[in-house]
Amino acid sequence: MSEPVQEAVHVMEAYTGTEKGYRRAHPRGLVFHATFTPSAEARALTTAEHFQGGPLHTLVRLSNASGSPHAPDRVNDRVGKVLGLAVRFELPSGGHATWAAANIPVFLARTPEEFIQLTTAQRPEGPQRKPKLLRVLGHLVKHLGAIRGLKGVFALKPTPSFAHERFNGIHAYHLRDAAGQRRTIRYRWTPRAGAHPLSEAQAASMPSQYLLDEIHARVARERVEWTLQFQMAQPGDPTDDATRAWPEDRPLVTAGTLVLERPYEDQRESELFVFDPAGVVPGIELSDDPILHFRAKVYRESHLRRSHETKPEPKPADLRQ
Ligand code: HEM
Repeated sequence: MSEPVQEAVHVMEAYTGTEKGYRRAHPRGLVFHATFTPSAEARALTTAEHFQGGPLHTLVRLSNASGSPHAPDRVNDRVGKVLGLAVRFELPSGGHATWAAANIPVFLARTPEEFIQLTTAQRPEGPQRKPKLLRVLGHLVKHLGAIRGLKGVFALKPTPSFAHERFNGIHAYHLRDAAGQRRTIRYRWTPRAGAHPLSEAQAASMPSQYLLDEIHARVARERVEWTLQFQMAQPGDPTDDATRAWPEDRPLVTAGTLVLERPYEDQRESELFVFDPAGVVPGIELSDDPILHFRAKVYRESHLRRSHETKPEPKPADLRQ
């Protein structure tokens, strides 16, 4: 088998409809200037620079996870799409810290190998360009984590807006406080506007792609905000398995607020940013989750490839000021 990083990007390119010059996942998105304000509770838990002071300039990219930039914003009128919220905290000392979260509760593979196998099993075939059901089922019976992950994906409802979605970091991270004490968390961005899924009839009335236009218009008209919450682990909660949620009774600490301010001036330039989920700074440490470590390498490879390719001229919807 070739190096898993190359192989993962290869199967994504081959089977998920990716296009030259675009991200190999989450290709359609919009970047905003935003403000992150950490809470006092978060400052007590971590020495990380972006949790120490007042409001911090942050960049946020909202995206549709589908491999193709032309994919619709819902699977059908009853099922929504996997969406992403990625952040880049601009650190006062220079440089930045990055995270990337999605609106699914758990991931669908525990290891890089499982991800490659599942993506390969889902490859579209035949005149209808559909995956072979038996092949996917064959993978699922051997990988219960994939069943948990897919359940979360199919439970997604079409949404009227990114502003109504909760985005989960999914992986475990360790926070280090000033006394050197370590606590394990998972983070989530909870929408201030709450969840408001579209009814089937409402979804049917929406165009195929609408979410980027909607959030662009909403930010011009009202405050769009998420609360950052840390879910605190208890002994025994898995840190190396992104397919397993922690029990919902774990305490949630309010760690800050994120407010979208305005679209980034140059969306073409922002297309070159990488939002690495492992882009942490001292005060935050990576857990032993193999998918977290793998993502860092895959995102670099995707960036390397897309930044050396010519992207087709963007449509107006892809390139707003
Ligand atoms: C084996 C696991 C995974 C692989 C191979 C993978 C692969 C990728 C790739 C290739 C990109 C494009 C990177 C770029 O060109 O900059 C991407 C973007 C993204 N992924 Fe993943 N991903 C994985 C797991 C996850 C998980 C678990 C989450 C959610 C917690 C997630 C959320 C995102 C988001 C939000 C983006 C868009 C980042 C941006 O806006 O630039 N991914 N992923």
